[in-house]
Amino acid sequence: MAAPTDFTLKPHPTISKGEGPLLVCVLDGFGENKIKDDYNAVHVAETPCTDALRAVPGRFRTLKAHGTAVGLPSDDDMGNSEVGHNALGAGQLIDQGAALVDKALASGSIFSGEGWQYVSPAFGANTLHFIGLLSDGGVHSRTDQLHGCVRGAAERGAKRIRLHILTDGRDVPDGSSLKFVEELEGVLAELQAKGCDAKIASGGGRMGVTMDRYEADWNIVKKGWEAHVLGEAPHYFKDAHTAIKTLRKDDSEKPVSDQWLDPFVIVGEDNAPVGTVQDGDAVVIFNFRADRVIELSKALEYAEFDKFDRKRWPQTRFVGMMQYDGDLKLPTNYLVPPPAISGTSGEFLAKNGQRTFVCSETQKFGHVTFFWNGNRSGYFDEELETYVEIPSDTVPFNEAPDMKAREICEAGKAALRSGKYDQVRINFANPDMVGHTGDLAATVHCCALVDQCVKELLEVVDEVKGRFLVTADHGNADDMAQRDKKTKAPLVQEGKVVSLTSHTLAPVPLFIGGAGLPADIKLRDDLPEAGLGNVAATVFNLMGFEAPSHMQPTLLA
Ligand SMILES: O=C(O)[C@H](O)COP(=O)(O)O
Ligand SMILES: [Mn+2]
Ligand SMILES: [Mn+2]
Repeated sequence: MAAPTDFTLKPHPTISKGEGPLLVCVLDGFGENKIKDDYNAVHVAETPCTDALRAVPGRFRTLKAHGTAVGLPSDDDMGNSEVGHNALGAGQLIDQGAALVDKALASGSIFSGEGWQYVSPAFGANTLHFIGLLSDGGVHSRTDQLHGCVRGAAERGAKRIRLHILTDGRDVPDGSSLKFVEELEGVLAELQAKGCDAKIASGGGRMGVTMDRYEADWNIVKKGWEAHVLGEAPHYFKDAHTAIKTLRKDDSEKPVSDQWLDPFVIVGEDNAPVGTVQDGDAVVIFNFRADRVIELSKALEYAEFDKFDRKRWPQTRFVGMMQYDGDLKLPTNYLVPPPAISGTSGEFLAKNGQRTFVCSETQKFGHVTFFWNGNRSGYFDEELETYVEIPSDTVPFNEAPDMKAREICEAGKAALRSGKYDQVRINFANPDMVGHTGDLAATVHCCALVDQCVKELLEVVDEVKGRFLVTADHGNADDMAQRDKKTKAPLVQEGKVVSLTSHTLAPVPLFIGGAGLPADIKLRDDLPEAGLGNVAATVFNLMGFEAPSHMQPTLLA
């Protein structure tokens, strides 16, 4: 889409601006799943508030939040926070990172672009490193894309390739990391047979190694740096298969999840690391999604860097699969140009003098700011926007499933009452972050808490004669069990239901209302296929404006 040039918002012909503000509330990972059994934590939890909202005629519906409806390559792709918040904030269908990389690989353009030209001088005498999440989850990366890049590099003259792999178990079933390692080893064997020296060099579980986000804990990145770049880790193995088998402790009482494997380094017969990063090497981060690789990108690229002691900062030819931050222009070099997202709702609001309050905790802070604003960091207009980040805990979230929901709720209530804002936008992280742990009881607990927080917020919305729009970005807590593909019955192994840690394909709820919303305003019933991209136009209408014409249609009748 061409960037809009006219940012003037027209008043809506029939819906006037309310007396109070509009609350926009995202319940992260709170899907509306058809399967309503004991493993649907949203269903099991005591949720009197959202239950009551579901029963209001004309003010509840579901929205598509996965697959092509949110710009992902296929309808088998579950939604995720990045694409969800992009769509919610931009009101447009955006071809997302995964789809862009697929296209660049299919056409071969990835191998002729500037990013590739930047890394290829290292192919002859130096090493080409790939660092990223090894799974087919399709949220941050995909193994087929990695295989395509590795094969493409070998065909184009890379003599020595090293892989630094983060194990998943979060966007894919726990325990699947071994399968992805085996597949990768297969590809590497193929290359070795053709004379390319290709090996796995280091790794670790994504939640403790390398893939921190929003600067929640730089120590995670430090551990990754030490393993991938310096070749230092608490564990050394001769091969990745043994590393994962050993670190998972599958036979023990409490096996370790793929998400939390310790960092490890692969060593050769001489016990020296097989693939530290050296001056002159090329480094490719193969994740297409930004949030969890921005910190590593800074460590690789920035001369001035004080987040941890790098000990050694090799001068590399470093590229990202994408440019992860368009404002920071980070990294400078990348393989696939990112989606162009302009004319987002945040920009329109700021350019029309609307005051916004945005709040979440660290784990989702960038979701309601950076992703919401079309992968743009910072403010559109600092005078008009207030962004509040509440620091997240750094423990596994099932151990403290309340997370910062209470604090976010209080901040939201205060902002609604303050009279200082036209839109109050918040995100509750719990159903998603606790859902990813696979801990059913903790997830049920936090769904009830979030429902209670929504109840309190809506009471304040009524008190200030405001309006609300409550929705979610994708499913997660709504299914905590892996299931038989045909019967949908939970899978049982060794007498226990196998937990599901990933997002789901479920649609999400959309609730509107508030004492300030005229009784005749209802949701339309002629857009059964509507998705997250339809929310922004709805938000403009609820704030008394006509939606910009480049946005997906409003959901109001
Ligand atoms: O990064 C993560 O935590 C998961 O891969 C995806 O979760 P999110 O899309 O909800 O952030
Ligand atoms: Mn999310
Ligand atoms: Mn998630």
